[in-house]
Amino acid sequence: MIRQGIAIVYHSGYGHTGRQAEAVRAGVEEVDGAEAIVVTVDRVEHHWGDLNAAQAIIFGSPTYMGAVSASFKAFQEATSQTVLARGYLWRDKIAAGFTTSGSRSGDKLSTLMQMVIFAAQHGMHWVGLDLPPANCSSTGSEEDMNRLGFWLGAAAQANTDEGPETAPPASDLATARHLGRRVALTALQYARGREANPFAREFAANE
Ligand SMILES: Cc1cc2nc3c(=O)[nH]c(=O)nc-3n(C[C@H](O)[C@H](O)[C@H](O)COP(=O)(O)O)c2cc1C
Repeated sequence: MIRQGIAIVYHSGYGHTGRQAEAVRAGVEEVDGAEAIVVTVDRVEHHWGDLNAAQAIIFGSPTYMGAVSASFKAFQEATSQTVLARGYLWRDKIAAGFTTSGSRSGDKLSTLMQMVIFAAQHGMHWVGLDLPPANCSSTGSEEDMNRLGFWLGAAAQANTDEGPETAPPASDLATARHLGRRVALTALQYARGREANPFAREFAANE
């Protein structure tokens, strides 16, 4: 069986995005043949090899001032030297992302878009969220998965007066779990396609 490493690399200042990262990990681990590797950006210097070896990398950051956090941005900038300059090492990996903020919108879309551009700069393939519209009708509720209505990635909202033991709520964690499972399934599908496709093998041999 092909085993696929799915790396989750994230920053969390106060633990809320960390809860989301754990939910993403749980979703990855639901898929036979997928293994999750969770790395925080402050320890990334010990894990470049794990990220380079992964089939997929899922990025996570809180939304601070309508953008990724400074710590996450420092990680992004470090990849210019450690990944791009060493031979475009993340080209053709699967990518996805998640973010938490205090407000329901909180300008999280900006954070996810920064991650999409970052993935594109690395030649990665972005995977969004395949959940239908939720919490947008008289029968919808805050308990719905994707209650915040994002599709570029998994979004969560954490009340600013609650710690990570109670925020974000279960619906947002279920959304994050769904993303982890989806990325793991996509990575497996991609790996099997590459195995089966002689042109893909030829392409890999020429890299
Ligand atoms: C410096 C700073 C900037 C923030 N900016 C935003 C923001 O732009 N939008 C928002 O909704 N919440 C904002 N927040 C709230 C955080 O997104 C929220 O507390 C989140 O849960 C923090 O995640 P963490 O615990 O993983 O760090 C900000 C918090 C901080 C500390």
